[in-house]
Amino acid sequence: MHRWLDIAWAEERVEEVLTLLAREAGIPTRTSTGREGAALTRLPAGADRIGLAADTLGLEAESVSCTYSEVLGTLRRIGPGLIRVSDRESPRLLAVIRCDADAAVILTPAGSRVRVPYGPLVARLTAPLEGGPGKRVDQWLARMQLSPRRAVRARDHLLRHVIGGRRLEGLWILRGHASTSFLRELHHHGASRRVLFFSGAAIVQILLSVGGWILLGRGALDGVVQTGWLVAWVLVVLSGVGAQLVSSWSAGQLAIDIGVQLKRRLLTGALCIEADEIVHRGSGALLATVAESATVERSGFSGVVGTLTSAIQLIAAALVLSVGAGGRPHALLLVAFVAAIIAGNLYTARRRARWSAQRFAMTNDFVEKVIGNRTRVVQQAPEDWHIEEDRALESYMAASEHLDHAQHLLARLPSRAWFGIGMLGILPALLWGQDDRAAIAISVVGILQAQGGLVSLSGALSDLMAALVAWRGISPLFEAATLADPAASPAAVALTRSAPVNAQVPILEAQGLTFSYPTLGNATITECDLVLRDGDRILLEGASGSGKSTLVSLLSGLELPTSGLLLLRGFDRSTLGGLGWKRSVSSAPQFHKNHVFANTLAFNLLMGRSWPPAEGDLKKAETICRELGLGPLLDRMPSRLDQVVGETGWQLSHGERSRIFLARALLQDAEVVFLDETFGALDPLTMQTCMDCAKRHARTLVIVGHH
Ligand SMILES: Nc1ncnc2c1ncn2[C@@H]1O[C@H](COP(=O)(O)OP(=O)(O)OP(=O)(O)O)[C@@H](O)[C@H]1O
Repeated sequence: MHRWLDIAWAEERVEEVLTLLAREAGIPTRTSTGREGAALTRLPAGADRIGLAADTLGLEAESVSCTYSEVLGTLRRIGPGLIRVSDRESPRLLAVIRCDADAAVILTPAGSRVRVPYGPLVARLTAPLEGGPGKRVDQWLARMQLSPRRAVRARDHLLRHVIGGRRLEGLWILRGHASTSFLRELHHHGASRRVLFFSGAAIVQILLSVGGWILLGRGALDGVVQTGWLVAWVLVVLSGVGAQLVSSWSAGQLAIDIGVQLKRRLLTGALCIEADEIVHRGSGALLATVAESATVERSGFSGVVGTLTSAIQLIAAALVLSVGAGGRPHALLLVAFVAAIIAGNLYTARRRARWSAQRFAMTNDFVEKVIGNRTRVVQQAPEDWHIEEDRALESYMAASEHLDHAQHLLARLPSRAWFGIGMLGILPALLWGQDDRAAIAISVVGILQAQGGLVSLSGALSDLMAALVAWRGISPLFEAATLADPAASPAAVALTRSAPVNAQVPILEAQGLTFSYPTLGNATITECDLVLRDGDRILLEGASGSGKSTLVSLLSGLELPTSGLLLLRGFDRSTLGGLGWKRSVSSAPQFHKNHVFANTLAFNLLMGRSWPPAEGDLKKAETICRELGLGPLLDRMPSRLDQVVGETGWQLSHGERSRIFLARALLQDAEVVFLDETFGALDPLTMQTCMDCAKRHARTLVIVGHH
């Protein structure tokens, strides 16, 4: 048995471990500067050292947690990744290269690889969770005098029952950053291997199918059916079934891999879209985009796989035809049919694009109307509610019918026409040619193969075109992922997070800050100079529309200044990275720009912190809620912090919502907190309570109010 301390890495060496693991897994990294590396060793306790080290290297270390019952399943999907094995005093990390069926392969600090079976690894990780119940179960089992095997099973079952819900933290899955090349990421996940596997199996399947037809055809044309030939034919057909199973299985695996990577990329892209752009495009259009992503995933994959398979099938058929009775002209005829099918699909793709655009517009319109339904009910006569919708629907139905008709023709006509015309191609050989039955048999096999190929090509191309049209809709989301900002400098983040409280040192400093909205002619903020120091309590007042919220957006890192200098503890935004900046500055945007998500109250309060939440975070959330006067609300909610709130959940009043927004901002543990007209909906007494709470919990506080 290995000694854990010998095979685990000191946490200070996290950057080295991540680099080696990434190299083992073939994930590209960027080189960090010496300053960044040194800063990682100086991070304050509690800092997300692993996340920051991963950021530095351009990697993503996803922190995962699981319940006691899920430990084994979670471990199996860690590789490459990290597991924290020691207690908090001397944290150590196991560097997992990969997880095999029975053991995890670990990279040791000595550079060797060792296999650690899951049994001891799970026992080591779950030991801190077992505590008292674990000891009691052990004592009870000792009295039962069971055989060792049964005792292990009984222990496992009992503990799952008693402490199955306790959570284990300290596991990380390592992967390339979402902004890295999509194809490279797919290759890293073994997609190229699966493509080769799938294509190989498809080729074997087609060869076996051609072989089977030739065996059968020869026998039939010779008029002699020998048992040997029949047995050979049965064997060939059975092998073909095997090859088809292998090719379908690898295609299925490939579909899962691509789907996972695509969703991950789109999700990253969705989170990278600027808030203003979402407003500009409309939430309905974004909803339509999300719906369109399902078409890309479903049709894109079947389209590519189908096109590949039918291409292989058609090439094989063309080769067979060229050696058959019709010769090369017969093969050329097939090429002409393929060209006609491609042209037909390109033509329908244009119709599909128009049809798709109509659906996008309708979804956008529909969502806007759902959002504004209350206004419509009050302001519009009932008979006018659906006039425009009916018109749009009628036009959409007409476009759908045209598209369906074109697709139906494309799917049926070419393959049927091919069969007729293809058979005519061997007519001369049958009527006047030499009596070469084998050549005729080969041609018949080729015609049947080609017909199958043309049917699947029509279907596959139709899927492919559907996916391409849908792709045009979702590509902005896909591309937005490249804007993900992995480059927070840990040196800077470490310094901003660990700086001692010093009223002389500016936290935020702006010089000549200027900002213009692209849609407005004049600058909203012009040549603004500002210094915020530790412990400042500032009230920012101004007339409506004077630019207070815009200034807060700039200072809290939501907008980038058009010109001027903005520093957080001496670092600019590009050094700290967007995430690094937001770790230090939190804000509660104005009520109409803030949101209660349809999720639990805990989720709404602890957004921006690690999730699922740690026990301490939940306690702090409850304390702040009670300090803000939300205690009675919490007590009324049957599930307390786990109560689902939002549009479809527990309904909150205006004042309760604004206090949740305030609690959310205070719970970010940021150095500076901006509150933008947060107290507007509160009565004077509650407002005083909330103000006192904000002053207690925010190191530096800026409150925006009206004159
Ligand atoms: N996303 C945006 N795109 C374009 N213009 C904007 C945007 N947000 C605000 N503006 C414009 O910028 C100006 C300043 O707006 P801002 O919301 O910063 O003012 P404010 O002082 O916070 O106003 P109020 O006190 O009424 O909330 C306004 O004229 C507004 O129309």
